[in-house]
Amino acid sequence: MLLEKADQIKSKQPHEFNQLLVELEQNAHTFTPYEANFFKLLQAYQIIFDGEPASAIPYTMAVYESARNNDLKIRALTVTVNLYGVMRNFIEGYTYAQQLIALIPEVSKEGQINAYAGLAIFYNHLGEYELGLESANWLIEHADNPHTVCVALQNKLEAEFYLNHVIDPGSADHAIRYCKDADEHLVTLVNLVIKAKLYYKLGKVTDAIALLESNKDVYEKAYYSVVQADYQAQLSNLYFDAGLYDKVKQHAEKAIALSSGAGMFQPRVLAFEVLYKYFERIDNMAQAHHYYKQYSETQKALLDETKMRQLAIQQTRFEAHKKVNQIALLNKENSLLKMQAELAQREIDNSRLVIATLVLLASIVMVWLLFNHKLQIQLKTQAQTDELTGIANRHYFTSVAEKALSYHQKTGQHLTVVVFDLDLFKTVNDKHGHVVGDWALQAVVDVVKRVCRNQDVIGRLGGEEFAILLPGCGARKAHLITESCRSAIAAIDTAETGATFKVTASFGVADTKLCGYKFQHLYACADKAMYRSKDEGRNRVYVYDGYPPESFTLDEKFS
Ligand SMILES: Nc1nc2c(ncn2[C@@H]2O[C@H](COP(=O)(O)OP(=O)(O)OP(=O)(O)O)[C@@H](O)[C@H]2O)c(=O)[nH]1
Repeated sequence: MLLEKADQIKSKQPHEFNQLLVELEQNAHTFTPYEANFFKLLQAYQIIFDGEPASAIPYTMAVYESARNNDLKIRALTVTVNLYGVMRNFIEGYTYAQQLIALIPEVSKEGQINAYAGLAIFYNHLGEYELGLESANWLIEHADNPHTVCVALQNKLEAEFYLNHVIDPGSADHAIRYCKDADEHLVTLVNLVIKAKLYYKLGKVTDAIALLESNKDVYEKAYYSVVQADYQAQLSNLYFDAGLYDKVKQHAEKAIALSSGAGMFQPRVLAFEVLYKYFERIDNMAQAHHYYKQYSETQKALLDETKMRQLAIQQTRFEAHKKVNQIALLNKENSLLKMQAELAQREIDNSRLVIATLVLLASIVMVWLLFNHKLQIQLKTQAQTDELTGIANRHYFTSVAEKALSYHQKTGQHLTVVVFDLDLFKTVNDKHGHVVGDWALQAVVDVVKRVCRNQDVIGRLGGEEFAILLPGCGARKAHLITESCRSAIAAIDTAETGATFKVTASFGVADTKLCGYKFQHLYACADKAMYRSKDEGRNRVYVYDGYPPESFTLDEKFS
């Protein structure tokens, strides 16, 4: 196929290549999209060989953007990167180099080899010789097609030359021979120029001149102005150093003519420098001044370009550094997130602990409150009840009685108070002891409780004296209840104490109808009636029936 053939011979047989392109152009209307892109890429090469790298870029970019075939795409991108390198537009070149690197995993081995060849060339143009050397070594290991191996060897030599890894001009021989054998004239010329520079470094100017002059055929076939300009500039400089001034001017002028394209400052600077020194030497000061001016302007442009290159290198390193930093930052963020998650978990744990503690505290408080409540009730009960018999003590009985009296007064109901006192109780104590006496007190309360109604309140007023509050109860009904109490007490069987004795009590009953709703008065009436019972022979009930109490002597007791 013509396209492939043109591709193969493009750098080795420039004339045939140009002819093939003319032929291809005539058939362009029959091309498939792939073939059209392939053809466009070959046109780009043709433009490059004509020394117009900038004009080739729209072609390579069009192929890169429209080609569906990744191998073709990466070739177009590789050429684009190298074009920017040649034009010293390193920042653009760097941007596309990144895209190129990203595309490498998606292309065939052939495509990868193309990409690494492009990168080796670009890195060397950029001045990143370590990276250039790395790419070249990768290529030497993986590539087997002579063109690529030749490119790899040349870039390895160039990188090593600028890295000062080689000083011996013989180091270039392998690359020169290999590329010559592969008919790669252009690349061979680059290697030859490097070898000449190595001779020059060693002061072997004659050897350098001999080398370049003896390879004029290679120069002629190279057909690439960038390299040819370098060849001519080197030669003019060598002739000047060798004192062969008649040769200087022609080579320098050739170099200047060949390096008129964008960005080819290096051979121009050298050529102008040689020319101004040459005219100075032959005392043509006007020409010397003219070329010195050119030299300094080109030198300044070269410096600017170097600055740009440095900037691109810095950017390259900065981007790489940024990536590393971004990864580090991500890692940091990750560990920060991890820490935050751990902290959040700890906070949850702490919250749980706090909640658990609070629940525990609340439980303790609840238990304490309950306990306290029970205690309060217990204390209250203790304060209200008589320890021996469990009934209301005098104080509590009085307060309950007062409240009941107030209520009954409001509702117009009657209420009766019964007071009773055990008869001759001292004798029981004296005869049977206090324990038996206590038993008797409890037994009395038990039987009275059994007789009384639920709503009645029994209280121990002190010693062996008791009282009963009978709400809603008039004197008559109260009398009946009291009588039942009396007979129940009198019926107490004391056998279980081991002693036999009689327990009786004397009762006094008084109701509100006759004595009013003031407790002191009511109590005094009942007390009078009780004393009457005592006076009349004990073990009996007297209802207060109107005899006025002489005095409420117990007032103070209940106030
Ligand atoms: N066992 C016992 N005896 C008590 C208690 N409180 C008072 N007494 C006794 O009750 C007795 C009351 O005696 P007195 O006031 O002389 O009256 P009495 O012997 O019952 O005679 P009259 O009231 O006149 O029938 C005293 O011996 C007190 O010690 C008590 O809680 N337990």
